Amino acid sequence: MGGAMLAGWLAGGIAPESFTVVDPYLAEAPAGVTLLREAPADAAPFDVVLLGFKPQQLADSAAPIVPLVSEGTVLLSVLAGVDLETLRRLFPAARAIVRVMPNLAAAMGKSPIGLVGEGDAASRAEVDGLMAPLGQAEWLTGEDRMDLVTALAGSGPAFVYRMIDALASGAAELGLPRDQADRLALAMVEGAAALAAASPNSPGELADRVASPGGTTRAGLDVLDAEGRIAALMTDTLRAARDRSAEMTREARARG
Ligand SMILES: NC(=O)C1=CN([C@@H]2O[C@H](COP(=O)(O)OP(=O)(O)OC[C@H]3O[C@@H](n4cnc5c(N)ncnc54)[C@H](OP(=O)(O)O)[C@@H]3O)[C@@H](O)[C@H]2O)C=CC1
Ligand SMILES: O=C(O)[C@@H]1CCC=N1
Repeated sequence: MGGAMLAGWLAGGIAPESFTVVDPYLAEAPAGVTLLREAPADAAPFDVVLLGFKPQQLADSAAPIVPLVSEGTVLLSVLAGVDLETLRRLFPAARAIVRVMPNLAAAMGKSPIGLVGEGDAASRAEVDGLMAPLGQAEWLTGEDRMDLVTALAGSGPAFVYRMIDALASGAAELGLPRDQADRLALAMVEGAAALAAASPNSPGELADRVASPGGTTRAGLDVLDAEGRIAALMTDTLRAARDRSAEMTREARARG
């Protein structure tokens, strides 16, 4: 995820020389970006620090980063299920701490981004500026919404990929060559999403506009909608992801 954000920032025109990546294993960083195997022991604090490792690595990985976070530092965290209280306990000096929930489309400047955090208006404006090249950022009204936004904005692409795959699998099952089904399903979803993004109509309205009375689409929609199937499936999917995020938050707190 950190690599996707870096790609988005570089594509947005931020100078590669302004980034330092700390990663013990990464083979190569983009040209101009400093790559370190471990956090520098003697470096001055950074203006912005982004935590991008796995939540389970927090306890081990935080210690060497602490000296790089001072009263002038904005700390950003994409770690799912690690709350502000836990981050503040680990990084007491930070000027502001903001949880950021993007997805991999940040690399293309197309990510939805949930934001929640502490900090003054200037810090928030700074974070808004940093997020601008990555996609559409929205501040949440409370941290209690972050678990659900993690499910929707963070995990969401996987759910959509599963649906694209299921559409192609279904078409293959019904007789199309699989490679052709894959191409058509992907092109269809790409066009449908672009159209919906540009349309004044909601996706719900657009679905009805595609459906000619008595036609093929209505026949298909009737299957999706029977007994609220698609709505229940999506709600259950998001609930499971949201609840796992809440569980991870409890686990992270317990680890300290
Ligand atoms: N994947 C996604 O779509 C999203 C992920 N997130 C969050 O992003 C974070 C990373 O997830 P994801 O990108 O999937 O995981 P990855 O394993 O792909 O990325 C983790 C990165 O951290 C590096 N790393 C491992 N150990 C350390 C360490 N001790 N110090 C510094 N860096 C280290 C890894 O190196 P290496 O790869 O070389 O092992 C890797 O580059 C998680 O906290 C997740 O919750 C949030 C939103 C969406
Ligand atoms: O699966 C995960 O836990 C991370 C958070 C959101 C997307 N990937």
